[in-house]
Amino acid sequence: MRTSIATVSVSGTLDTKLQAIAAAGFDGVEIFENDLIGYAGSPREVGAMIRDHGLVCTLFQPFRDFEGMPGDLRAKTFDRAERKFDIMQELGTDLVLVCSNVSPQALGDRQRIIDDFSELGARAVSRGLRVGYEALAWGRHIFDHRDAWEIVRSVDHPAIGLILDSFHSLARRVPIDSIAAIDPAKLFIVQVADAPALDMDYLYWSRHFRNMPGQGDLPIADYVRALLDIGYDGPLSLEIFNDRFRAGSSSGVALDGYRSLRMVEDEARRISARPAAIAPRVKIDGVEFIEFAASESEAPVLADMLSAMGFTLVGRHVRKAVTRWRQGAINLVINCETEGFAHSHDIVHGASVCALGLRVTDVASALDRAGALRIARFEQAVASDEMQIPSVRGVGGSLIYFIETGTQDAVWAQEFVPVTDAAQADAGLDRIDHIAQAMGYEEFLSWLLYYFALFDVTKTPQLEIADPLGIVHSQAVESPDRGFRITLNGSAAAQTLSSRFLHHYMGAGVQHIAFACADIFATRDAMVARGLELLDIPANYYDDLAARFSLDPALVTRMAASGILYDRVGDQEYFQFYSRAFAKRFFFEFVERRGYDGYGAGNATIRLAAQSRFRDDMPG
Ligand SMILES: O=C(O)c1ccc(O)c(O)c1
Ligand SMILES: [Mg+2]
Repeated sequence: MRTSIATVSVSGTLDTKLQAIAAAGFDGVEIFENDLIGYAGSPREVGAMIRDHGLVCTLFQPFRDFEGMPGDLRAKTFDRAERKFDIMQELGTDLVLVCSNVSPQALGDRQRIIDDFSELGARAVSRGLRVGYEALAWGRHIFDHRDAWEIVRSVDHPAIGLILDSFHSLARRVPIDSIAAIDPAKLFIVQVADAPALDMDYLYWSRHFRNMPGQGDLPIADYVRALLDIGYDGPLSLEIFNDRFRAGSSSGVALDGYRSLRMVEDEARRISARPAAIAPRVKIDGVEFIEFAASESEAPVLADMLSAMGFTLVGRHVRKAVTRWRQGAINLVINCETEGFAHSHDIVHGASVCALGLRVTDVASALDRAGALRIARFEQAVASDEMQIPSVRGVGGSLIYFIETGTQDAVWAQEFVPVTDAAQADAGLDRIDHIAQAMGYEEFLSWLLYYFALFDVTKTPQLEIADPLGIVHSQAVESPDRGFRITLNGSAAAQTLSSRFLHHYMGAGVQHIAFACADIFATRDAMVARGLELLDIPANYYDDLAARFSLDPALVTRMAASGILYDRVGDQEYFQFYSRAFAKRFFFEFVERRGYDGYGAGNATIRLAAQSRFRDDMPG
């Protein structure tokens, strides 16, 4: 399907918007009237600029409060329409959007509305123009696309058609199957927008919280499926009003928009058993390794911390200053090279996670999908006998490596010389449970889309977690078997842990890694015995815990003595404890799941309060 986007969806002035939209790969652009009015160039110049960028102007919008105006307001409304038609001709577009009237003066009389559109159709056709009618969810009389379609059908004029907007339809829960009744020849354009499920006034919800398909909770793919089913072949045009996007990067938001359209069209084709548009979502079989970049001075400190956590040095890279640490099914890599990607990462951030290695079923297909979604590949020079493990860019410029499932042992064997001495007893860690990333509030939805569009994952609902100094938004993406779980964390408040991380770390990245074990008390004791420093949890927490869950007092006492946190849903239990942070940059979490599928969100507030004691400007 052809792609289009409304100028209101991205930040900047009209010229920078057009540039970002063209660079992202869109075929067309809707000119939002305010962007034109505020621009210091004539509509003719804007039209030329659009075409110079290789774009088509798909729509001029909106024309408000048109139909059903009483008395002499009616004549004025038609005069206004003629002025819009002048602008359209200068811009070089033949389509204008009339959104349903919200004026308290508007008459709801059907025949009047039909007559108004018949006259507008006659005026438009004489100038070679077309008019599309959109039902706003908060329209005074017309707020359901089925009613707008009935009016368009009754007007029965070649210059009068319908415009659908997924937000208005889906916010009001208008059944998607109602699209089947629409004649595709009279569906002039379709606008798409997703949104989080919020119980909110339609207008406020629409103007501030819309987001890209895949970032919200509306069934956009099924909506697009219904469009394919009626044979609609016009553009899919994003129209996103979102406070964060207005504050974000125009090129980043435009690229996300393009990505979201590619993803949603593909998904719609799959659910309707049509040939796929792009390679399928990447199935993740697990996290094969996590790689840390570290300088020569920080690497031994990190190695000591891993040792205290029960990891053993099991391999050294055949020629590089890279070591492999192992425990259970977990592989950690410390990269101390003094050139190349990891080194650059270390220079910017200090010792921290620079890459994730994921086992996937089909690497070629994964790279195809990443390419179709315009996710950047990464390659660096390797020696002639060294493997080039394919990778793409991820959060904060980090990398995601793809390793074909089944080849991982061969990769380790080829790249690493085993270290066999000095194996210590482990601390009972089995596997990576989840990886938490911190990111700017404005980029949160971008990374959510990145994971959701590229991988076979589902999203959990977004949570708001109270840090002592502000709210942190948190949401997880999870593979079906939970072998891959990432939590995304972003905060608009400057002093939350999440925001301090960004500032201190110079960008987005891995803030903590959680490892799973089968006996949390044994694991905790083993780590403490080896000198791992843990985060202290206040006694008040345990008093409250005992009251909330009516737990065995002996268990509560034991948890309190160990700094272990607890959560329960039904009879599913979760135990967790935390390390102190490494160089205030990242920390580790250790969890035992007894059937529990969440992240102990209620405990995050306690953890953030405990960690805030170690803020730079706080004593201790
Ligand atoms: O919020 C609005 O007014 C508005 C205007 C034009 C549209 O296409 C729309 O969906 C909403
Ligand atoms: Mg709209």
